[in-house]
Amino acid sequence: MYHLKKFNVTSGKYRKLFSSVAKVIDVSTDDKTNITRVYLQRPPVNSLNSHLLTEISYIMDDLEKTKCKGLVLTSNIVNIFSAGLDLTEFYKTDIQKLSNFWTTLQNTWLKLYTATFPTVALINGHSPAAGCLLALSCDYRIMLSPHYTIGFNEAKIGIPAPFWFIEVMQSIIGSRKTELSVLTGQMYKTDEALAIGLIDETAINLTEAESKVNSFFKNIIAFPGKSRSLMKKDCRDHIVQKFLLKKDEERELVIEFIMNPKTQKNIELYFKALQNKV
Ligand SMILES: CC/C=C\C/C=C\CCC/C=C/CC(=O)SCCNC(=O)CCNC(=O)[C@H](O)C(C)(C)COP(=O)(O)OP(=O)(O)OC[C@H]1O[C@@H](n2cnc3c(N)ncnc32)[C@H](O)[C@@H]1OP(=O)(O)O
Repeated sequence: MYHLKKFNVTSGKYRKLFSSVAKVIDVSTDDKTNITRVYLQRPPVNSLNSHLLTEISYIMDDLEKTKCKGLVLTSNIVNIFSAGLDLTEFYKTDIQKLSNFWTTLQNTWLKLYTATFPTVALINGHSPAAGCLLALSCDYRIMLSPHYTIGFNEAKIGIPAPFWFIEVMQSIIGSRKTELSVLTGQMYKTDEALAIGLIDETAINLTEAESKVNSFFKNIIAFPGKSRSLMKKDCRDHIVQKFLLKKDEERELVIEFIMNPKTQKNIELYFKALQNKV
């Protein structure tokens, strides 16, 4: 259950806006700029389960209502931005739970991708699969170097990345690079991600990253009217419209694929490999 609390618990730069019972997210807003920082903090690896996705979804609703001037999406978990979808949502589940989970993912993604305010991903850790999607769905990406990785690794698990994951990546790095990337399940180090355009800037530490985040907002914050958000809509609308058209059909395909015993076996093996890695 998510609660919106507008209280000034901090006397410093940021005021706390939101709190949630499980605290899988921390949110703070700069009083002067009305730019909000959203910190994912679901141990151990910020994997996206129904609860975390629902929290993100509520926050997106609230930020739209409160006329937010900008969102910085980042992580409070050391070395991890997000490990992508929580694979336990796929494993030994039932059709209704899976259907609810997928619908939550679809709706939450749509809110992030179509946010009317500017969004920046400050990628301060590994970002595979849906973690990468979260970052790609923001307007701008700044990633800490050199140790972290980002990309769509779904091929390695034996589950295809959905078409809208692929189309978002295509819109950023182009068709050929996307095809190479998803078919090989490639994870890119920070500098490689920069070289192919998957991210926009790198930073050697958090201080430099924050300074780059501030420069990004400084450049655009004074733009008059709604022209920026109208153009963002135009840039993304072809993906959004296709997504809306195929959303229900896709959910059924996902359920069929995930519930298949062969897929269940692949997920089980992948989990074991994760747990046994040296
Ligand atoms: C029409 C279409 C038809 C069909 C399509 C069907 C389905 C579509 C769905 C496809 C979309 C998928 C998107 C996804 O996001 S899938 C998830 C992919 N994510 C991963 O592969 C990440 C795997 N994790 C890692 O690589 C590492 O954990 C990571 C680099 C993030 C962190 O490494 P670190 O060494 O710091 O931690 P670990 O020891 O590996 O992990 C700690 C514990 O966390 C568990 N873990 C890790 N990732 C996940 C996860 N994604 N879900 C659940 N649990 C996860 C890991 O097992 C460890 O657990 P314990 O051993 O401590 O119990």
